[in-house]
Amino acid sequence: MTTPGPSTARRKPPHVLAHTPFRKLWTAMSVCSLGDWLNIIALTALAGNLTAGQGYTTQSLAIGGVFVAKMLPAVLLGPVAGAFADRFDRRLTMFTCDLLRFALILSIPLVLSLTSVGNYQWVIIATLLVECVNLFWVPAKDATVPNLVPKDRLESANQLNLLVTYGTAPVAALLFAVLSVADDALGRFIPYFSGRDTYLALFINAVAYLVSAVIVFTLKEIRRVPSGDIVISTPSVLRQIVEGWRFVGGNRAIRGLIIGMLGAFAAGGAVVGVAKIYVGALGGGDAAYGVVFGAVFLGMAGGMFFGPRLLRELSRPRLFGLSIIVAGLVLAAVAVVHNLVIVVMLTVVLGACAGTAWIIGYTMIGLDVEDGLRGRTFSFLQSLARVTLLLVVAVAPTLAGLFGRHLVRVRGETVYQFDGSNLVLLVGGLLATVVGFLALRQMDDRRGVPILTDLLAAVRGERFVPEVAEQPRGMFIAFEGGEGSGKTTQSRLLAIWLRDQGYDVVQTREPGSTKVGMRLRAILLDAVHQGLSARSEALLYAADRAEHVEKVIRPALHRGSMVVCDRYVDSSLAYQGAGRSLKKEDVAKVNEWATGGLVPDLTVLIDTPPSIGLTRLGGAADRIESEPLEFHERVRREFRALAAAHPDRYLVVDGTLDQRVISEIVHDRVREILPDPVPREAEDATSTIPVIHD
Ligand SMILES: Nc1ncnc2c1ncn2[C@@H]1O[C@H](COP(=O)(O)OP(=O)(O)OP(=O)(O)O)[C@@H](O)[C@H]1O
Ligand SMILES: Cc1cn([C@H]2C[C@H](O)[C@@H](COP(=O)(O)O)O2)c(=O)[nH]c1=O
Repeated sequence: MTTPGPSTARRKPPHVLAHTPFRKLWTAMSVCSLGDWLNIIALTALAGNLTAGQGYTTQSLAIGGVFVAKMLPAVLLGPVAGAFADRFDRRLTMFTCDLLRFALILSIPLVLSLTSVGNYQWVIIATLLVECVNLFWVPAKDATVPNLVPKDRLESANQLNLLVTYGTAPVAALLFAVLSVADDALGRFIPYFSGRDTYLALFINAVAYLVSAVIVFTLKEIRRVPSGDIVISTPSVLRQIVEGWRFVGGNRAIRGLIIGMLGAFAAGGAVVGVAKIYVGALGGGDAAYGVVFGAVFLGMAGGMFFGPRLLRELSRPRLFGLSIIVAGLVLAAVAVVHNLVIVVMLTVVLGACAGTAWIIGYTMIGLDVEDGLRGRTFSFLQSLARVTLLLVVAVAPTLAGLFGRHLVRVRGETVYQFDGSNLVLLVGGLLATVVGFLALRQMDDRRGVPILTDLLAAVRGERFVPEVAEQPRGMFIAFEGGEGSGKTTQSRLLAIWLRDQGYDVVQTREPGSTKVGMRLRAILLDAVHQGLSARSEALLYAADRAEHVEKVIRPALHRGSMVVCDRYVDSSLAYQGAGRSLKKEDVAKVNEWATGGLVPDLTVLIDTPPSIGLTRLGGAADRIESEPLEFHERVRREFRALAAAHPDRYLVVDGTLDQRVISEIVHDRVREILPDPVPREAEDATSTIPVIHD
């Protein structure tokens, strides 16, 4: 039989930015986003400058006021604006909003230079109005994106949107720092700018909105919502939180994730909230404020990108918890160090830890939470994050202001200064550390393995596996998944492919691949044994596995063979742990003992919804197949959670795809870990050689 070679003529779809209307909208979004960040930094700096002579407390409260004005409209009016975006002409909405934002921002420096009283009040009023306008612009833009890109490019479009939403923050911070210096220089030539720090930044902020207005005006492709569309009202932020907690709160692992992510978010928020007064106390001006602000976001971007790539061998929940703990400790260090350069460096580290925790948490939720609940979990998280941020940025400077400034004197000489911003950062740091420990305790998937041993092994690029007697030479690949997911089909196809490539392959399965195992399989799966206790069931599967590892798998690995196994330890964790509700740690311990700690080099999870997998099976249902759907749903969730915890050792494939597509995805991943793989191109050329497949 001949293996038809994989199609080499697969065309890559064009990049999402190749779609002109989307590229235009994305440019408008980038400019606006830059303007938004510039706006936050400039207005908080301006509030601080306007109240500079009125004491530490007043200055802190004034900065807190700007943050509150920026956050409050979103919390109170968000859902109303969302509904508006679905009813009205989106292009007109965005265009009008851009013009209004331009006029409002421009009004701030103009009003300030024309009048001398009520300046701060106008800053707050204009900020509130700009934020109200933003509430209409953002949903109109979000609703427009899916109309401008093909469906299969929507994910890339959303990633690009996310990139400019947060990626422009460090750019804006840097720009602000440069503009603050330019403002001073400009003042020497144009008297208007003299002593008017931050005005230049506000003018540029206003122009950014004007540029966006022009781009949006030319974007004729932005559609109105079709008149027959049903408008679904968005629930309020508080309602989303209350409802979200109902299903998220019951899941220990997700609870740990959410607590940790909010801790990381709050740590970053605390720095942003008090940065202006903190930097001021260290003798820094507006430029230094911009640098500290940018350092948080630069670190975050770095953490999101590099964090998950570092310490690849460390379990994801452990890396998540540790990142938050380190973020907390660094924040506490920022609180007590009085050196601007060191503070900036520590702030980058802080941002990196927060970014790492955030991206790992987000990925784990994406993989852990089942499809039907994922949207609600994300919106719950975002709502809670927004409220947390509002509270932190508003409360942090307020608390700092109330605590005031304290000097430690020895014999009349000031030796240390500890003021409100130091206190807030210290408390925030210690709280984040505690939150990190709590998250780690809730989520730890390697109980019993000392965290330091694990960490040191990961630093060396190894994975710490307890009780391994000798190092096997072959390669061990396990297939996991629910009933009818397609594991047997795929493990068979992989074994054939590996043999084609010249490897010695042992294809095996659990339970029932040894003499004793065959008897155990009969006991375990025969529907007659209905009353079997959950613990006996777990022990019988473990017994089958102990026999299998000792008699089949280890000897094959020592011969240098490729072992392809249909089900392994994860099946016990999912079926007996989650399905039968036994303690996962107990099932893990028994199996670690049974296998001597043998872990597959790669586990391929064929992820198929039970509602589909169960209908694929023919013949009478065995003892486990005949469990109710809810049992199989729990099993699926656990498989996905296990994979999410170690993305480097797992490949998760959608089991509803075509068999051939799945096997190509599996081949691509296996090729990465093979000691001496045949390159894909060479394989395409040789695949016409007749080979025997069974
Ligand atoms: N990707 C797929 N799409 C549609 N049908 C599939 C796919 N993969 C396998 N099947 C079919 O589904 C049935 C079950 O497949 P398979 O035996 O490989 O699943 P399994 O996960 O090993 O099931 P179980 O472990 O419950 O025995 C078979 O008839 C197979 O041909
Ligand atoms: C290894 C293992 C298996 N099971 C269950 C899962 C299935 O229902 C059967 C195995 O049969 P199949 O041919 O793979 O469908 O046993 C389990 O509950 N625990 C385990 O450890």
